[in-house]
Amino acid sequence: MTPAATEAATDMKTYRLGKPLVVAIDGPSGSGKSSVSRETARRLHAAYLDTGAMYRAVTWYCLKTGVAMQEAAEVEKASREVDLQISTHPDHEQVTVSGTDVTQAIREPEISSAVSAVATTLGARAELIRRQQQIIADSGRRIVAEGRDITTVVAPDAEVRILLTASEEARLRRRGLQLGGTQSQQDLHNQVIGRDAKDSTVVSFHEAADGVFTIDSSDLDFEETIEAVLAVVRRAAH
Ligand SMILES: Nc1ncnc2c1ncn2[C@@H]1O[C@H](COP(=O)(O)OP(=O)(O)O)[C@@H](O)[C@H]1O
Ligand SMILES: Nc1ccn([C@H]2C[C@H](O)[C@@H](COP(=O)(O)OP(=O)(O)O)O2)c(=O)n1
Repeated sequence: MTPAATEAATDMKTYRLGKPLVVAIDGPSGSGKSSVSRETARRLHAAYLDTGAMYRAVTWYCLKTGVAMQEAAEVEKASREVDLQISTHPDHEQVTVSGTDVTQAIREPEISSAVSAVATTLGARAELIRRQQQIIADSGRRIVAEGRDITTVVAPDAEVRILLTASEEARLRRRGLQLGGTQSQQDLHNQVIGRDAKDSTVVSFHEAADGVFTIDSSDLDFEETIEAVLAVVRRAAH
């Protein structure tokens, strides 16, 4: 950790512990939300919520139980009945559905291709937003939560609100590397740019809402991005 990042983390530990600190981070696919939010949570001694994993878990459940994904009422019903648990410890990534560990399964391309059907079903969104708000409350409001609508809908009252962006080229490159170079350019494009296009019909995550701080990570490495986030947190804490 660089001296600046250490300083920010120490600030947070010493005089902000016990006070509410919700850090809301939104952004498009591949911008670095999950990895940056998880590491930020570690450094702030905060919980971490990956809301995208919840949309993925509902998708897994729909595919597993044969829900007709084009039927909004069925998808909404599934989102209400699913027994979904998600770890909020930044060092323990675990998602279960009815006790089955789906942590890896929800990252499969089959889920990435189908997840927009859940994300664009407004009734399912309402149910997942309700659950996310409960998880944030249960954390004692010391949490880094990331997704597409956290700064605007799930936690518009968060102490820190950030839109994490990156150029299309950077996002495609990062996702390609993350998937080990196994995907064709066309598949990558569909998974990153195509999915964002579908999702942005119901939620806006390309432009920062009023009061939301934009961090463009296109030319920042991972550590520099964490430092940029911690700098915003530190400013908000003073
Ligand atoms: N600033 C950055 N510079 C380089 N690589 C990054 C940066 N931020 C994230 N990454 C990498 O990009 C990939 C995608 O990040 P991820 O957190 O999964 O994005 P998102 O959750 O927004 O889809 C990961 O392999 C991550 O380590
Ligand atoms: N708060 C959220 C979080 C995710 N979603 C949607 C958008 C995505 O298509 C899926 C999966 O999100 P996820 O963050 O895992 O997506 P990435 O693969 O990291 O780009 O869920 C959403 O609509 N609202």
